[in-house]
Amino acid sequence: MRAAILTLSDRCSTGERADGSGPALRAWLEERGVTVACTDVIPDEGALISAKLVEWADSGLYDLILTTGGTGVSPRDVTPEATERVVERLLPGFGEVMRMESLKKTPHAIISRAVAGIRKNALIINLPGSPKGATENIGFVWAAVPHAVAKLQGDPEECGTPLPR
Ligand SMILES: Nc1nc2c(c(=O)[nH]1)N[C@H]1C(S)=C(S)[C@@H](COP(=O)(O)OP(=O)(O)OC[C@H]3O[C@@H](n4cnc5c(N)ncnc54)[C@H](O)[C@@H]3O)O[C@H]1N2
Ligand SMILES: O=P(O)(O)OP(=O)(O)O
Repeated sequence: MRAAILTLSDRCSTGERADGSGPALRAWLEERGVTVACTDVIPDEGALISAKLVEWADSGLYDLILTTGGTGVSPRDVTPEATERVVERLLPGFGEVMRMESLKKTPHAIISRAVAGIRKNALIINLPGSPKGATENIGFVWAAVPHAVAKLQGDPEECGTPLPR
């Protein structure tokens, strides 16, 4: 699996704050054997975010695109809207599970509006901005990611487990 990581943060994009979340996600993925082929840090600007997601998804180079940051309710948090504009199909289960599991960690989890979806052959998943929030959330949905990536790339295998006789 080849992944790309997009950090959305005004402060990190200007260098005012070091990006902790992109590198934390890279380490998390690499520990699981995923190649992180590309990373970028851009400000919380909807048009820039959508354009980058389109560029990466349409390149065919990445199976998985993770975003971190901008999922909450601050005035400049626009990652979910920018993602919804460019995905062809939404995967609501990812956001549902991330919020449900994250609530066990912090009541603030309900604030994240993260979405996930598919564009071309890429699975795009929004994650919260903090390194802790980002890595916790990818952990909550990871069990489904390799199967989702295989299916969206046309894996013809039947995935129903036969019932025991
Ligand atoms: N499982 C968890 N889920 C959530 C957590 C959590 O800790 N565990 N945090 C919750 C909180 S709090 C919020 S608010 C929401 C939404 O988060 P956002 O996506 O809007 O995050 P931001 O406002 O962009 O960032 C929050 C905070 O994190 C620090 N930060 C942000 N970006 C970076 C970065 N690239 N490197 C280092 N630190 C970063 C900074 O202090 C920001 O103020 O999510 C909940 N879900
Ligand atoms: O990283 P920013 O500057 O976009 O702000 P924050 O993550 O604190 O919302």
